[in-house]
Amino acid sequence: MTEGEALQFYRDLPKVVRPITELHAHLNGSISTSTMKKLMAHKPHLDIQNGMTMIEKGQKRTLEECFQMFKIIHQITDTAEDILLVTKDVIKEFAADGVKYLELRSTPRDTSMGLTKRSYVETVLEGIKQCKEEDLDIDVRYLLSVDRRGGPTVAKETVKLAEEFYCSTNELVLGVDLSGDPSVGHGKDFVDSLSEARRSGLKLALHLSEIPNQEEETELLLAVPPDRIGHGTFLTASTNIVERVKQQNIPLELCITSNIKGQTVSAYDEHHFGFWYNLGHPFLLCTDDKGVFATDLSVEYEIAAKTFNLNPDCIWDLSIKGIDYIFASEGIKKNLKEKWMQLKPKLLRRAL
Ligand SMILES: CC(C)=CCNc1ncnc2c1ncn2[C@@H]1O[C@H](COP(=O)(O)O)[C@@H](O)[C@H]1O
Ligand SMILES: [Zn+2]
Repeated sequence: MTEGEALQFYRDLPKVVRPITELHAHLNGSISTSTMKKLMAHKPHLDIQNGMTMIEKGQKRTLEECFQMFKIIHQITDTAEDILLVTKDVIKEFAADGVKYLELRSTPRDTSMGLTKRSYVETVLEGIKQCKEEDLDIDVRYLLSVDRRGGPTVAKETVKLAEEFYCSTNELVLGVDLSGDPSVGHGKDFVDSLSEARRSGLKLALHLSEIPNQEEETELLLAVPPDRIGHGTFLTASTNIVERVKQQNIPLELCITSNIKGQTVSAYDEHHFGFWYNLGHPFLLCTDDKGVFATDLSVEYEIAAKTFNLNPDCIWDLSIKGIDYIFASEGIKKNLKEKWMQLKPKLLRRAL
């Protein structure tokens, strides 16, 4: 293959070997430019431009600047109509990218426009329900996010809501996510609430070691323990922690573009994807915030394929293994695997 042909091959790869599961997507970080335009049409007084809610190709920001963007986005999505629109659009966009199973996460919020944490959750669930009624070929679940900024009291409240909806929604609400600015607060404040969530049967997806020097916090949270780890960018700084993650066999959610644009990883080939891939440890590729970071899940697969020289079979394996790490039941996993296996000959033939 010439270099030009190889480039074309990788460029075509995600279109033929498509991702199937997206398990790390923050709702308000996943808003596309076109949805943002619809929202802004109703809020001209906010005077917010594109660059304030999205990081274009080739650009980077500090972590602090990124978290500032979420504050701006939250001003734009403060009514039930906004949250309904955003939920439906984000689901449709993931479906168009080939995703068949999506775990969306979002922080229940009280707003000055009348949303309460409870009605926020109900609105996200309504968006999921409406998409189902439209017969989109995608199964969507909801994880309630605990924002570190809210501290232990809000965390407790969020876990209570999650428990309630876990019981009443027939597995639409499946778990709890710990996220928010990693430099704010300490993980110890959330251990009680997260342990309580786990006792109730909720699954846990925790952002861990997203920034350096959080070994103490990471050890505490690994003891809860999480069912999946978000990012884990600096886990590799401690051999003890790596051993523990390996021993506990906890899958990692890796978000390459997010880490590059947020500058916690300096180059694609330095991404910790390489470390965990070589170990054969379970992980899957995710977008984190496809709106803010201007990416798609198929783009993330393409970046991984190019950077780490993965052939279509490797990409296929990565994609199908992701099904093992979903929070829904074994029956759902089995159905997804069957669906994916049926597509395999067709997709791989087109890739080669
Ligand atoms: C800044 C940066 C590089 C972000 C990538 N990594 C992240 N780390 C931790 N929390 C996050 C990240 N991306 C989004 N979030 C959380 O998701 C929220 C937005 O989605 P939502 O309102 O929960 O629907 C943010 O306010 C934040 O609490
Ligand atoms: Zn995240």
